[in-house]
Amino acid sequence: MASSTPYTVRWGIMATGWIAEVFTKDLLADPAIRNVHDVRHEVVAVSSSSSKDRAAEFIQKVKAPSSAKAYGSYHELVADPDVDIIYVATPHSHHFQNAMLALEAGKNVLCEKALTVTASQARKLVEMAREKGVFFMEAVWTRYFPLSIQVRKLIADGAIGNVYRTIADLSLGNDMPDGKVKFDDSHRMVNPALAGGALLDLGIYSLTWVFQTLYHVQPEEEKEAPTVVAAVNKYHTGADEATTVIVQFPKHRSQGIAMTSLRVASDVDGQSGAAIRIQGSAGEIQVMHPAYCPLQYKVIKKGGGAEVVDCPIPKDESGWGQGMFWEADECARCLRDGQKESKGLPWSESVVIMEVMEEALRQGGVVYPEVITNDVYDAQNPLNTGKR
Ligand SMILES: NC(=O)C1=CN([C@@H]2O[C@H](COP(=O)(O)OP(=O)(O)OC[C@H]3O[C@@H](n4cnc5c(N)ncnc54)[C@H](OP(=O)(O)O)[C@@H]3O)[C@@H](O)[C@H]2O)C=CC1
Ligand SMILES: O=C1OC[C@@H](O)[C@H](O)[C@H]1O
Repeated sequence: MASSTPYTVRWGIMATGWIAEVFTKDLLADPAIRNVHDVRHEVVAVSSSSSKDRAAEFIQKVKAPSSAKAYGSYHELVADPDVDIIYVATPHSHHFQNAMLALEAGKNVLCEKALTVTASQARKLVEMAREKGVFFMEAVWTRYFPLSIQVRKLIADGAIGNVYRTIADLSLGNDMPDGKVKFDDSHRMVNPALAGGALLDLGIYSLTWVFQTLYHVQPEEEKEAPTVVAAVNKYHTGADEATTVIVQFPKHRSQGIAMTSLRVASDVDGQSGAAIRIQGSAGEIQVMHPAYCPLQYKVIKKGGGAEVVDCPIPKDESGWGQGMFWEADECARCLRDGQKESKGLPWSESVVIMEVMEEALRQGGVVYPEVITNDVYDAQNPLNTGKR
């Protein structure tokens, strides 16, 4: 008989920026608001590479329990025996070194997207997770939205027949009249030193939809790595500002078109319709913008008939709730059940998506600095020590 006591996971938060705050507040939201009763989350430690004070301020700001420990280094966090799993919330440039630091210490890890800068780095993280026997997952929160799960099931159940093509766009319209985009050149969105660029930051969600619908749904033995053709416009910093990737899965005769741009918008007026079109032999599923946290989809049957389905994000009494809690629940269930990888985003799929992005950026001539592309782990690397 299932236990009525929820399984508790004790989280350690690595870094104190924007997404660390959003994710941690979601961790602290009552699971009952989303009708979850089998798992729960505690925030037991926060670390900042900037200072211990910054970590302490973060704990206060997110209203974590005052018992949560504040650390002024990532090293201290990974050494804390009270931490079950570490959420890595640094820029993508840092993910390889930071996730490796935690894995090497024997910690379970949820690492923000994009998982790494190169495919080789991703493979090495997977190898380390396997060697250490710990749980490891890329934090593509979209995959754990009830909407995504429903869409994957509709496809698997044949609701739109054979899926032959998916077109997905995530573009946030950051163009400025002076020819730049709205981010400073030093911002992680466009700064090559932080692995900036549209593809690794936003295009990964367009690819997520392509992969969820054309790859993930295939039986294991039929999954195939796609061929890749990319068009890339570079920003003056050297990062990509607009990238379109065409992937082809030859055995399945299916094609995916993943688009992203820092200049134009997927949904310029809030009424632009579908950002994602999943096209099958018997109909089409359309998913509305934004691709990272869509709230509505539409199933259109060939020959007539359409159903619109709303999937709102539950909020607590203060109005908080961003939908990141679902990926946290997935981590908790995997830990409880002894699973080292999530079925929603297996290691092999994160790696193949990294391979696609790496190839697209190679074709576009985007080159990131060696310090963030090398795949040699070093606990004392400045990306781990914060000595910038
Ligand atoms: N899932 C989602 O919806 C989202 C995911 N993300 C992903 O999360 C990651 C972080 O993004 P975001 O929170 O917006 O970034 P921020 O710049 O807001 O925060 C990053 C944090 O990383 C730490 N850090 C360590 N070294 C550096 C460095 N050299 N430069 C900047 N920060 C550094 C800092 O924390 P400290 O000083 O405390 O160590 C900093 O606050 C990215 O990989 C991004 O793709 C971002 C937004 C949304
Ligand atoms: O992951 C993300 O999703 C939301 C976007 O606003 C953000 O830039 C990106 O990092």
